[in-house]
Amino acid sequence: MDLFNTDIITNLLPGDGVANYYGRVFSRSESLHYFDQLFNTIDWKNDEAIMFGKHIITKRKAAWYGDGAYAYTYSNTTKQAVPWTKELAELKAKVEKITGETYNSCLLNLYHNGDEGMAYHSDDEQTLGKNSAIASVSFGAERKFLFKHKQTKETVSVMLENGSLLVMKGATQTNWLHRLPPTKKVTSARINLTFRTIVIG
Ligand SMILES: O=C(O)CCC(=O)C(=O)O
Ligand SMILES: [Fe+2]
Repeated sequence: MDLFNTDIITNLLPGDGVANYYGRVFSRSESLHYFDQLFNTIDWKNDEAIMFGKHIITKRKAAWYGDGAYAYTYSNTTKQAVPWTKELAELKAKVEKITGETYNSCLLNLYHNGDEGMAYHSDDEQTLGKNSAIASVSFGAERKFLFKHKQTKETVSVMLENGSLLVMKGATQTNWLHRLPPTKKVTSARINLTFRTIVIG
């Protein structure tokens, strides 16, 4: 396994958190392989949420995997984690090795095209270990990812490349929001994986 790019990791944020962008840590052929495998083997479901009292079903699909039968609640819906697939276990091991952190769960999102995105939020739920690292891996279409500081409203933008790794840690979720804006420019699919640490009890 080749740990390229480790010498040029940069914190994208000017302060109040750490968002390390490692660039492409998977080769083009590895990325293609994982995209296909995940697309075909993950138990993708349209996400459901309650917003403004309305029951919403998102176009984007999601899935949640983990070490145990963790229950995870966000946007008023609760998900039960299912055991790692072969590819997810491989990806988790690789990401743990590169980042020097451990993770016990993974939220996956499938965006069929640029019409689908994710609104500004921070991943600061109680069930996530405070200031624990979140490792975000992207396969497929390259998409823009934006941070916005909660107080100053400063924004920081990064293109998440096919096969890339972004790690958010420290005070990032406390001080910054992030989103995946919809775009007319992207007509193909993207899969994003966020490896997380859920604390129990
Ligand atoms: O698709 C992405 O890059 C972001 C996903 C995200 O922010 C999340 O799942 O919490
Ligand atoms: Fe997020």
